[in-house]
Amino acid sequence: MSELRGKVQTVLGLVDPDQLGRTMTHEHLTMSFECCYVPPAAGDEAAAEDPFHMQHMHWLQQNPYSCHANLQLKKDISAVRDELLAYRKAGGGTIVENTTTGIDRDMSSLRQLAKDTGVHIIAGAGYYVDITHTEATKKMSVEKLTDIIISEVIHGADGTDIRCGVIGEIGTGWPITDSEKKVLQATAHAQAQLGCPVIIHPGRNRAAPAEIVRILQEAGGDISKTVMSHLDRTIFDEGELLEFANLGSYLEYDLFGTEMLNYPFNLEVDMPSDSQRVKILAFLVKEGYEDKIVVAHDIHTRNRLTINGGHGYSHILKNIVPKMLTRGISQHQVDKILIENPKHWLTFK
Ligand SMILES: CC(=O)NCCS(=O)(=O)O
Repeated sequence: MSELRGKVQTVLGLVDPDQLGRTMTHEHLTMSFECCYVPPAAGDEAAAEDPFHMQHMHWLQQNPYSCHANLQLKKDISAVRDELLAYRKAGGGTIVENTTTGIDRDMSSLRQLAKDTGVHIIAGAGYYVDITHTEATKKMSVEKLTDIIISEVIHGADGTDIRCGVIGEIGTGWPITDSEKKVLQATAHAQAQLGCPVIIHPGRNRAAPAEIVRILQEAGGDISKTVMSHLDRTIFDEGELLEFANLGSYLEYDLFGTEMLNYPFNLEVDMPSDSQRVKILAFLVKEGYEDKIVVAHDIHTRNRLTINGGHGYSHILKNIVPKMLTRGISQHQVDKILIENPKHWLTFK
């Protein structure tokens, strides 16, 4: 698409890639995560009913998905606006907003937030995981899904004229369902036509990222312009990580700020701490992947906003970057991770 080539598409229109600055490649500003509610353990009902109090803060941090109110990030839009102003003050320039169909994407609010704060916001096209696909979506052909995704980028999404600048996060579980596979194939077809960036939410299994790359590649996708999200909770073995890295996608560590003992979506997973995440990044840099790393917080619940006692969208800039610099990652490499890599990924080919 010649009009898009060499540009980045934000909710306010096309911008030059050099304007983006420091970029979080995987956040949410307004969404609902009700699809992934996990009932609280017996005895925890009181905390779940009345979560935003000091005495329940630790419970909420450990059980963010067991409280209906906490899953409604869209209720805190005014706090998110304040957080974006703070993000700019902390040196942030751009946020990729990964909310897709199925988890309450709100294009008009994204445009308003961008206008109010000056932060570049890039919206996501496509579909979240199978449990959020409607019966109508499940019945669609790959061609129909491709047309819809392309239209969200070229004309605008959800009945607005506000255009998406990335496809994703495209949701997949494990095993990948038929409907998710069709969406992945449509994503690849749309990417082949548009030359656009793609971002994927893999299932919680170490085999998932490579299987997704295989499906995208077979359907003509461009893996060098694709981000694999959530590697923090997906691949743990260093050898397996290097094997995956070798396939050529961007490697995203995007759960910075999330530290929990029991990860309810897969109890076999030990969610890493932020220190462990920094250690993995240093390992990938040492192995030569500094041009492939991107980072974010993936804020998708209310407890992670500063107004509710959380770390907010500036945590990486304020706390993680200084730690990276003490763990063998140079300022030049930090700039690649925060500025150069997102810029190259987000620029239409
Ligand atoms: C919104 C979203 O998909 N978040 C991912 C949470 S997970 O626990 O890493 O799967």
